[in-house]
Amino acid sequence: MTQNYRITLLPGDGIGSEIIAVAVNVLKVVGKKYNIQFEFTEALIGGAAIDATGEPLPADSLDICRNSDAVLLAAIGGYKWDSLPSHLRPEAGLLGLRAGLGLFANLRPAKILPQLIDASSLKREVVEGVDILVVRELTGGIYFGKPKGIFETETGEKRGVNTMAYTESEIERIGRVGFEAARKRGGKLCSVDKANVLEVSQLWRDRITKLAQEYPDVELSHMYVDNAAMQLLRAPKQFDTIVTGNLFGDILSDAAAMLTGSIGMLPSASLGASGPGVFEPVHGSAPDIAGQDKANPLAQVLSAAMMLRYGLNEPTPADEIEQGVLEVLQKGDRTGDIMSPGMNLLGCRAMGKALIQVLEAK
Ligand SMILES: NC(=O)c1ccc[n+]([C@@H]2O[C@H](COP(=O)([O-])OP(=O)(O)OC[C@H]3O[C@@H](n4cnc5c(N)ncnc54)[C@H](O)[C@@H]3O)[C@@H](O)[C@H]2O)c1
Ligand SMILES: CC(C)[C@H](C(=O)O)[C@@H](O)C(=O)O
Ligand SMILES: [Mg+2]
Repeated sequence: MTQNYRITLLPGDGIGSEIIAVAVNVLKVVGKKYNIQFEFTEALIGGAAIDATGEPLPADSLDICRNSDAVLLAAIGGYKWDSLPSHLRPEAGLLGLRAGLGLFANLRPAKILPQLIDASSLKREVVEGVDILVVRELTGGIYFGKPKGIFETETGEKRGVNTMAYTESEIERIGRVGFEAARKRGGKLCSVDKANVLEVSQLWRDRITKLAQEYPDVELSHMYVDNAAMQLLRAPKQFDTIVTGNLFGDILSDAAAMLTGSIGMLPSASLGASGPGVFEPVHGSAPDIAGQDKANPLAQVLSAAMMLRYGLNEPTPADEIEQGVLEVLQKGDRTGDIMSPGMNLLGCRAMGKALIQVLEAK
């Protein structure tokens, strides 16, 4: 019997259309093999949506996403829209999508692939075996807290304001995602906060500590975010699963990317309590290399694998895609961001073709 899935594609801006084209081809190839039919619908978000409609997330796009089984997003943003006020920028479209679909949990795995150890910024002995999952809260914290805005003070000076706020229930629901993930992985959860300074972090730490009573099999530790950034680079293997707030998770996941060689390799899954998830690379629209066929499409391809695994409950084709990525790297194929001496330098399209060849041969 053929399985049918409705997938919304959000190419967005910059390298978005280049990398999403590769992921779509990969999905079609594994779909054929496993009797899965994907019905793809493209919608606008980010700068592309601003140019076409004046809004970073047209209501139409959100509706199309809501009515699909999963959403595959590339990236949004670019220099062209940088001077717009924050609520009209491409990034506001992305935040609107996350909030609109209730995607409070963002899973960002950072795993070193043996083939890419030489592409890492750190020494072999430091990164070999690194396998970290950052569980980032995605619909709260300083990204969404109120008041927010640029206000005028009594003296006529401007004052920019954002508010970092979490309720106990928001902390508890992301905490549970962290504990459950740690339980299935290496059994260790590190909660990252800034409880030495911030009240919101004191509440965070308190709530996570209480929740730990329900997970006696998970070893919980706490770390301040500044130390966590340093420890990630000094001794990353001490980490298994990290749970943290929106802003800290954003920053730590980019840092974790460099352990694994390149941000062009890291996928993510954004999930809510129900409804479609959004699957997107950790990286952005890379305007500096857009339109040059230089982007690494593998973070997008691995996001499509996460979509199969977490969004559609299709772990077998997800495994096959991940295995295909390992094999193509094993053959020595590299885009510029993960290039090392003696390897074959490929553009985005050629990397896609090489991967398809590997998958078709399976
Ligand atoms: N999820 C998203 O849509 C998302 C995430 C991060 C940043 N952004 C947006 O993207 C724009 C650019 O932001 P930035 O430059 O800070 O971050 P970025 O991640 O787009 O780029 C940072 C650096 O990494 C490189 N890079 C990123 N992805 C790559 C890939 N797949 N292959 C090869 N190299 C890659 C870029 O060329 C650049 O040098 C901004 O507008 C930002 O807001 C969007
Ligand atoms: C573009 C921006 C809004 C976004 C974030 O900060 O969440 C990005 O950096 C990410 O990591 O997905
Ligand atoms: Mg980020």
